[in-house]
Amino acid sequence: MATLLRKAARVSLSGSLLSAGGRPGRLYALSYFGSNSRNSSTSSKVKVDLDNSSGIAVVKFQGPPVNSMGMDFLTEMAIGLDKLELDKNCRGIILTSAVPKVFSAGLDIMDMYGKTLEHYELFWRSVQDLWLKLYSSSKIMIAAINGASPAGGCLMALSCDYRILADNPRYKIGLNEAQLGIVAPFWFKDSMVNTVGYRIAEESIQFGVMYSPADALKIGLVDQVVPEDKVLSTAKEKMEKWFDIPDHARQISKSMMRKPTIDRMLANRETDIKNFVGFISKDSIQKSLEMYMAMLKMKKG
Ligand SMILES: CCCCC/C=C\C/C=C\C=C\CC(=O)SCCNC(=O)CCNC(=O)[C@H](O)C(C)(C)COP(=O)(O)OP(=O)(O)OC[C@H]1O[C@@H](n2cnc3c(N)ncnc32)[C@H](O)[C@@H]1OP(=O)(O)O
Repeated sequence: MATLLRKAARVSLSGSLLSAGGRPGRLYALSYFGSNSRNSSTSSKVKVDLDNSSGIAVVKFQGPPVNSMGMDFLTEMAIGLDKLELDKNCRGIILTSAVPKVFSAGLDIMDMYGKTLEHYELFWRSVQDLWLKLYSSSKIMIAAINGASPAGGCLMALSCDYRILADNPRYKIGLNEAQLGIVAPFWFKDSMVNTVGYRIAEESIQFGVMYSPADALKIGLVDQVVPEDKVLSTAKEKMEKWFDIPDHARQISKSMMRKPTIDRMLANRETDIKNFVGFISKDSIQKSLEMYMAMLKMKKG
């Protein structure tokens, strides 16, 4: 019976939940995925390794020093996710980091500082695009969080179906935007509310709280805390459990849960870009970012 279910589960709905929702999908070349048992692709910031026999793809961030989400990272992630979304051999995706101690430092602050309005617009569209791909993926997404995960790093984890965090008190996670003098946009907030509930999100976002693994587990921001050397293996074990559920049933259930949040973002996408560009280009906000970057550098010296 289990084997039968697994076979049935292999018949997956094509495309992300976005295209399953009736929106036009986009087609991308599948150049690097052949019929070998393992397909790897490495670009400068992201490594994708799909094991065809298990159906698990590991997407590793490899942009030292802190895997910040700049234009290169956003573009490479978008291409990698599009390819995996279209690959029938892939049933689940694990996000993790190849950089010691950091999952992702979130959006690259240098992409939000001292740039043109056109740059801010393009950058924000790319950030939205990545979130849409992650949040609406038809695949099972597990975050194997093996380092610090502030702001955009936390958002990537929140977009997954399951979160495993390494048990190291230095690996804090949260939407800390308020601490930088910026504001978590509504879809960051929605992702947090959908995970931890309204009351906790309200406090968490206003204070920009960064949670220790123990506290993140307590509020449900992560689902499991495990020793650092077990993060990836636990993610793979967990994925096998998710694989027991037939894909079509899981995908439709996922879509049912996430569609209102995705639709809200799509309906407000252009306004959100306008708000971001207007907000980030203000002198006072630019000053806050400058001071924050200086503070990060001072902390080192
Ligand atoms: C009303 C309308 C509202 C509309 C919406 C408006 C606005 C929304 C706007 C934006 C939303 C943004 C979300 C984000 O993601 S903002 C990014 C937030 N990120 C952080 O705060 C993380 C900051 N970094 C850290 O805390 C630490 O670096 C970290 C714990 C990740 C790692 O610590 P470690 O000690 O290992 O490394 P460091 O020495 O601190 O850093 C090394 C190196 O990297 C630089 N750096 C760190 N983070 C970033 C970053 N996010 N972007 C760019 N660069 C970063 C750091 O300055 C060091 O550089 P250098 O000194 O070696 O040159």
